[in-house]
Amino acid sequence: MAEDNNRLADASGERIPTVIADDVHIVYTVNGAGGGRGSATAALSRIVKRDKGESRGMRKVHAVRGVSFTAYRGEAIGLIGTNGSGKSTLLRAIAGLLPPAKGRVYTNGQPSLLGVNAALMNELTGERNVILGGLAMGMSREEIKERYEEIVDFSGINEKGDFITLPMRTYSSGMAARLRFSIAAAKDHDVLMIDEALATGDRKFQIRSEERIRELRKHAGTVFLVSHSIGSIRDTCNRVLWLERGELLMDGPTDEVVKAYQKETGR
Ligand SMILES: Nc1ncnc2c1ncn2[C@@H]1O[C@H](COP(=O)(O)OP(=O)(O)OP(=O)(O)O)[C@@H](O)[C@H]1O
Repeated sequence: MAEDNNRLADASGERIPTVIADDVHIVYTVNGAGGGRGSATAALSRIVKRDKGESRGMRKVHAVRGVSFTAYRGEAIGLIGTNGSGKSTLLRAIAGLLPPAKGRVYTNGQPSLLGVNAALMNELTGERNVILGGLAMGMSREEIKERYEEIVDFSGINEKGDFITLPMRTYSSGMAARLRFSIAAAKDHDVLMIDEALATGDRKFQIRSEERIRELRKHAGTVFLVSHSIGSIRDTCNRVLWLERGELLMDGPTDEVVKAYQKETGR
């Protein structure tokens, strides 16, 4: 199925890989997890474990299990799956934020992760954040100056008044998410990863964002989108990876995978 799908990747016919995931496993180590019961045997076994170098209450969560795929330039890839299936974890691994316990992630170009929690400075105004965000993405001051109006217009922050000159902490969560998306979308990315960002804006903003994702694809980047909104996935992605319990259940053209997912989950 992956082979069929790869044909869709690039209109020019040249398929350039941007991300290769090779048998990726991600394991979280959770400190302070509840141990066993309070019986003497459980306590003894905990002491024995500690002697082996494992501390009390430490547990491992195997969040991504042996995921392999190759992403190409010009693709927009949706990640779907039920809650806790490993979508955000996989995205963070592609971004290089989580080291695989086993396997490798190879990326061609700089991956940028745009999550609803992407860091902007709450005490600073929206205006300052546009500048700092642009600089953090490697844009020059000139480029930022040129794109400034466009970023603010895209975000729609100023539609109801002069909010861009107020501190970010005064924004609603939807407004803040829109500004984050607008800043990130101002640059053409090699690999752009979006985690649920579209779900926070209103419908009008979602449509604008989806349009921008299609444009980013045209500029030869690869976009990954994690979303529970099948509508957004359908409108933006040409390929979908379906994860369940950390495993890649299906990888293929959007229609095919979404159909199977809906059949399975009844959504
Ligand atoms: N920081 C963390 N520490 C420990 N376990 C974690 C951590 N983050 C996620 N997990 C676990 O990893 C598994 C996958 O979580 P992940 O957030 O990747 O799923 P998801 O598919 O993005 O879920 P959702 O759709 O609910 O956002 C879950 O079992 C979760 O409990």
